[in-house]
Amino acid sequence: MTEHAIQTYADHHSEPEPPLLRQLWRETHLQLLMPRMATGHWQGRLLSLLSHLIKPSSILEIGTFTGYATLCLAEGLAKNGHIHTIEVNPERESRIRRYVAAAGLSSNVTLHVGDAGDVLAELVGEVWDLVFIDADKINNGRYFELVVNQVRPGGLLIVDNVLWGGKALPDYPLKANDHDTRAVRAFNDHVQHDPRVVPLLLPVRDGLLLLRRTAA
Ligand SMILES: C[S@@+](CC[C@H](N)C(=O)[O-])C[C@H]1O[C@@H](n2cnc3c(N)ncnc32)[C@H](O)[C@@H]1O
Repeated sequence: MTEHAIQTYADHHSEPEPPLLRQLWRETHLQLLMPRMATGHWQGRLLSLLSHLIKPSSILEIGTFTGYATLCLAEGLAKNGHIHTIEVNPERESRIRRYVAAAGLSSNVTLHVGDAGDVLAELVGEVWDLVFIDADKINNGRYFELVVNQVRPGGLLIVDNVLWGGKALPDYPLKANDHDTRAVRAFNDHVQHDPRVVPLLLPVRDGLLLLRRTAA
């Protein structure tokens, strides 16, 4: 059985994709370059489930793209809960705001248009229940360091694309200038030994790393 067939079976035996997300997925594929960056049906349902379990009051997302994961994560928000999401590309702003409004979430979502490093410096007073790191992979370690001490004990950090198309595996032959893959590998290795988090790497889609925040 192929990986594709298994994923299709899993899609068909999971909660159906909500209509607004299906519309966003279709629009993303029709109108944007690299539509595969969007989270998509199955992983979106996983993010929704995790959010429902945590019932977060405060969520941080680094890397919004079209807002697909933003809407999925928002499904589990506590009453009056809030998401801060950061996107560096201003061309994405109007679409994100349109879909956040269509989901009835305008008062629950703050979209920051800017570089994540700059925006995170403005959010140092926040305490996060749930963090989703999904921007420029070369900065996974930097973003982790910037936010990990603001995640409450028992909170969850999720990092996407940690398998990086299989290139994260040590046997994969790397080109000399492949700095992204080196950064992904270094980050994945680092968190194995960081006492502030307990890691679980889910080998689904492009790899989703769950990091439970300890009290350390
Ligand atoms: C993989 S996509 C995010 C997908 C989205 N989280 C989802 O699951 O649907 C990565 C996004 O991060 C944005 N990005 C890249 N570098 C960034 C930076 N330094 N600061 C903020 N956003 C950045 C990109 O423009 C892109 O839209």
